[in-house]
Order: sequence, then C-alpha cells, then structure tokens
Amino acid sequence: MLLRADQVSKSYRKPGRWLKPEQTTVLKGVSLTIQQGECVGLVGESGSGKSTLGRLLMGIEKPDSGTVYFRNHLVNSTGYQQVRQQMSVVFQDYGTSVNRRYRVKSILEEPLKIANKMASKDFQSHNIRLLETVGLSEKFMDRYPHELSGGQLQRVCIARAIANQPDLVILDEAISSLDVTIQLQILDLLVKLRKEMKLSYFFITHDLLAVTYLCDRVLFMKEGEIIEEVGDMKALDQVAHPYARTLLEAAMKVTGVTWNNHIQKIS
Ligand SMILES: Nc1ncnc2c1ncn2[C@@H]1O[C@H](COP(=O)(O)OP(=O)(O)OP(=O)(O)O)[C@@H](O)[C@H]1O
Repeated sequence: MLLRADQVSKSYRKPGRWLKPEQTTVLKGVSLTIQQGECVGLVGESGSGKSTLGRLLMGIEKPDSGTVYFRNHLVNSTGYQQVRQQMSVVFQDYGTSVNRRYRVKSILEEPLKIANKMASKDFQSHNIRLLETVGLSEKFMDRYPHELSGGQLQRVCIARAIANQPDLVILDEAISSLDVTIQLQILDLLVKLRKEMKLSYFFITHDLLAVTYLCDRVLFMKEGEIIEEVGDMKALDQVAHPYARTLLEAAMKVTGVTWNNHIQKIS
C-alpha cells in the first residue's frame, strides 16, 4: 500500500466571526487508499473539500482526527520526513506555483537542492533530461515564467514535480486552467509519465471525462464525504448516487458526447 487515509476529518473557523467563533466541518471521516502505480481520481463540486483532502494527504496540513500513512509512515511524524520527497504536487495555478523571478533551470533545481542527493555539477544534464521528458527542449532552460505559455509553464511544473522521481504525484486541478487542446496534450503527457516512471496519481478535478482518460478508480466527494466509488471506468455510467449521476450527466451535456462514444474513444 502506498497511501492510506483512515477517517480523516478537518474543520476550519468560519471567517469574520472573531467574537463568536464557529467551525465549518470540511472533511467528515474520509478514508481512502492508493496502491503503488495506481491513479485515483477525486471529483466533486466546488467547496466539497477536495483540495483540503489533497493538502492533508501531502502533510501540508494536519487532520483534526484520523490518520494518513504514506509507505507505512504516519504523515506529519518525524519518520515521514524521510519519505516526504517521494510525494509531490502540481497545482492548477501554474502562474503562482513558481517563483516568477527564477529561470526555468532554477525552478527545476529547487527540489534537487532540497533533497540534497545530487551534485550540482549534474544539475545541467538532469534539467535537460527533465525538459525532454515533458516535451520541452533545452532552449527553455534560461527563460523566465512570463516568457512561457500556460501549457509550457505547466509542463515545467510537472517536470519539477517528477525531478526527484516520486512515487505519488497529487494533481490538484492541474489541467483546469488550460484550454481544451492543451489539456489533452497534458493528459497525454501524464499518461506517458505514469507508464514510463510507474507513477501513482491522485487526480483532483471537476472534469469527469479527464478522469476516465487517466484514472483506474474514481471517488465522488460531496460536502466532505466520499459518497461513491467506481472501480471500472467503463462502468462509470452505472453510478448510483444521484449526485454522482448529476455530475456525469453534466459532463456529457457540456461536451455533447454520448457515454458509449466516449468509452469507445478512450478504450
Ligand atoms: N485554510 C482555510 N481556512 C478556512 N476555510 C477553508 C480553508 N481552506 C479551505 N476552506 C474552506 O473549506 C471548504 C472546502 O475547500 P476546498 O478548497 O477543499 O474545496 P474544493 O472541493 O477543492 O473546491 P474547488 O473545487 O473550488 O477548489 C471551502 O468552503 C473553503 O472555503
């Protein structure tokens, strides 16, 4: 087992209520597992708690109750720091997830410097390999983020996420800000990397059709709870929960494709 979350709950203080503080419960006893090499999708409407769950799995925030284990290390414990570099994240907002004053090469070197496992003389060749892996050439190395398109910058973010050869990459709406053709290119890249590097993904998204393209399993989240899980993408049209059905029907309506046509395309 790569990752296991058991009964994870999280509340936040409601904003603007300093005299009479009130809590909002964002996650209510969420449990899930991710196996080595598996891609698990998480879909749900805005505000259902998806990104909060992603932060808890990464150890960026602590749950109020419940546990998260990554490779049998309790996330947030001392021992966990040794495995922390085997997990990375790609966010939706590629523009703010990099330091705008850094050139691409410095962005790619950040995780290497933190891991401190590679001699700096090897950074250059490693950077070239990384850029090639994500479909960019060496000429991007000296560019600043504002000199890249959104799709190119998201490729740089993906390159940074795989720099230390992690086991698990959390993709938090990683394709949502891109236009449709670029989304498809990035999805293809993620499929290729998964195969080549035997990566596991936790794919947080609103886009149910993208889930069918990339994931082995999908979890539906509503108001801080996992309300349904589908283990076979081809059977996704069999979802039972009314909320999951609404999401599926909305995805079909927006794209104008029928389920059978879509499944034939991705098979
Ligand atoms: N640090 C925080 N302090 C207070 N409230 C927070 C905090 N982080 C998240 N929330 C609240 O928790 C709820 C869930 O937020 P979260 O970002 O996890 O949802 P989401 O499903 O990822 O939404 P979206 O799809 O819009 O990104 C929201 O109501 C949000 O306002």
